[in-house]
Amino acid sequence: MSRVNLDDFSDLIERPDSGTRRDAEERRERLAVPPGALGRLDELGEWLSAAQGAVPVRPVERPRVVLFAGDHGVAELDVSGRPAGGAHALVRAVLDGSSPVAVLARRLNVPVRVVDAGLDCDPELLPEDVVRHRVRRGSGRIDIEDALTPEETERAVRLGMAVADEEADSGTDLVVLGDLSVGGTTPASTLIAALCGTDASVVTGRGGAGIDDLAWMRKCAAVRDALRRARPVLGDQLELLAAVGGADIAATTGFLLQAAVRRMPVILDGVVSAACALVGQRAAFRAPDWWLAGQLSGEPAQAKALDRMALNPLLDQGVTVGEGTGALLALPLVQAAAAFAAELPERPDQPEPADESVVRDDVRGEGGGVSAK
Ligand SMILES: O=C(O)c1ccc[n+]([C@@H]2O[C@H](COP(=O)([O-])O)[C@@H](O)[C@H]2O)c1
Ligand SMILES: Cc1cc2nc[nH]c2cc1C
Repeated sequence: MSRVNLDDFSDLIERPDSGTRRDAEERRERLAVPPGALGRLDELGEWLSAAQGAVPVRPVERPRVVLFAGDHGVAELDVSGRPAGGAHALVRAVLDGSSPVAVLARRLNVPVRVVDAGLDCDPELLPEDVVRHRVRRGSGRIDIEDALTPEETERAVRLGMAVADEEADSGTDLVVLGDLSVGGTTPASTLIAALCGTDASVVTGRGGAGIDDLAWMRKCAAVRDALRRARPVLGDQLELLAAVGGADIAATTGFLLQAAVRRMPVILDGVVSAACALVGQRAAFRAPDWWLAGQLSGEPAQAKALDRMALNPLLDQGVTVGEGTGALLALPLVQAAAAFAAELPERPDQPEPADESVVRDDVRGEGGGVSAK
């Protein structure tokens, strides 16, 4: 099997179709609803149109939540607020329908797929179709060691690519992307700080379970130490993912890049998907054109990464629970934008057709309709 080189994605990823985008804009200009009256939903509909290469835009009918799951060795440092190695419990709650994303997905009638990239639990605890892709049991403690070996990194990226291909092949028309982990915000913050050239204290947030000040300081120190390990490999995205990423993070990055190759639009969730997207942008600068930022979560690193990619989040709800929840909250907006763009009627032609009897009836108020008698 040939080696994965993330830089190859640069040639494989095209921009969404600019001609289609112009056609969509022209169609919008012909609608009876005045320009600007639909706010940002106009550009959202036009973006989707360009991604689909279709005017009028097609409804989003087969969306799917895709979640990559993993445990992170840094959680041993007590930087998470959740027990190290405990991400399988989060996965269980998604599968049994009791987690936030599961509740919302049920309401919106969107299927959820969970892929174990690197959980640290006995595989027997979870269904075979979830665990069968696992690359390794937990990722390394990035403050002192690599998260993954080069081979594991490549396997994880390929796993993500394969999942993107499966989704595209099975007709998924939009992916709501998320992650499930314990400790994942530490490598995500490290990747973002490394790629944006900032300090640990600038990117480090309170994570998923809301850590106290002492835990925040431990997390800052872990990001600082991991950043030292990241800097020498900044020029090579695979080495960077191996040094300070993780199995779920490498898989998510592979997924995002291959989704862009397959022209499948993706809504990003919080800081972890933003970090993977930023790595993806380094490999292929056009890739972010295929992504939407669902929600501003409040993690400082996420805001920084989205800014770098010029992605403007649709919502600002401060949801930090992860697991794709913030992205899924934004799906109805995307669906609304698509419905407006496709279903609102065009203005009647201006000027009025030269049917003088109709005009005169209207003037006399005898043409039916609503004119005053
Ligand atoms: O959406 C976010 O920005 C976000 C912020 C903090 C935490 N999370 C979620 O919380 C989990 C990891 O948090 P932590 O504190 O263990 O690193 C993982 O499942 C993330 O998706 C998500
Ligand atoms: C307008 C717009 C531009 C984008 N660029 C990348 N993702 C995007 C999403 C939207 C909605």
